Amino acid sequence: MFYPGEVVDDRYVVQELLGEGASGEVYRVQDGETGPDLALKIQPPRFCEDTAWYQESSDEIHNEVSIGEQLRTVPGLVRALPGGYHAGRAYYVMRHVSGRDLVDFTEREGAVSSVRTAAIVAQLCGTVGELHSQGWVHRDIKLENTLIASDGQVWLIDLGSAVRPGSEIHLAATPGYTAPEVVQGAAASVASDVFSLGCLLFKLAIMNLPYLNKTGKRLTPIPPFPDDLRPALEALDPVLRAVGLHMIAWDPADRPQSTNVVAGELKRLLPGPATPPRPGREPDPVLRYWLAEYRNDS
Ligand SMILES: Nc1ncnc2c1ncn2[C@@H]1O[C@H](COP(=O)(O)OP(=O)(O)OP(=O)(O)O)[C@@H](O)[C@H]1O
Repeated sequence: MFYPGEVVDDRYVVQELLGEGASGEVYRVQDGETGPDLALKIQPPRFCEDTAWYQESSDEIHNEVSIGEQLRTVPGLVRALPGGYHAGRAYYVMRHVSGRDLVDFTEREGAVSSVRTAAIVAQLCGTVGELHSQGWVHRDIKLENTLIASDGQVWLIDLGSAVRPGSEIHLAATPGYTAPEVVQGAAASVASDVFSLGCLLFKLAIMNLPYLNKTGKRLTPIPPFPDDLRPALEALDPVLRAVGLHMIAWDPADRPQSTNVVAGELKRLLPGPATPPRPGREPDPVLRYWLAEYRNDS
């Protein structure tokens, strides 16, 4: 672990640890003495790992840079930029999102209102939809991989699991967010990303995943949400509830065919250009950001 003030690869001055995950440590760094803040992701230090595992983890870092290079034009996507090695550990740098991830967001604020949830998921739909139209699936959409900047923009991170739809790679996947067909061995697809996004929607709005991590290896469908979560589900705005349930349909053929369809439904819940501002009430940053974008779109 690096301490503030340490310099990575003779260039990046460490400011703070932002997070740690399975594939590495993420720091806020400054590029040189006066450069901008960036986030730097570096593979874990080597202890007794075998050489093959360590090489794989380094390859993952390089793979993310290569995918990031191909996805330069996707709005709302934090992509890896070329880095290098520090003491034998591979690293890359990326835009630093000044804000918080959705885990932190929900831990501090609790369940998110239906309108705010719709604004967050609608922004994600734009990013994920563009990723899909450029021929990729993300495969690891979850609260931990979503950041909200202080200006209300929502950013998707971590392209480490991204693949071309239909690729025969069946690993990765976070329990509870992974579509049942993928757990059972099918290739990831647009529909499996839509499923994960639906799980994220419910995790935001009722603080629980619909199938509570129980999709693994089940061949027959199970109903979402145990009885004790029904009241929370019923309390949601009906539009949000209906879209969410559509997204997490067990059979991929029953889900919305694209994130555009999802965004179109969610817009019904969101303020539009004609919505009068509520006197004396400053909209929260996510809604404000949404409104600014929506106005630009129309
Ligand atoms: N660009 C960034 N700006 C600000 N914070 C970031 C950024 N990238 C990552 N973080 C923070 O670091 C945490 C870990 O990042 P990331 O998900 O990339 O690690 P990981 O090792 O791939 O995790 P896992 O593989 O376990 O999902 C994130 O949840 C987030 O809080």
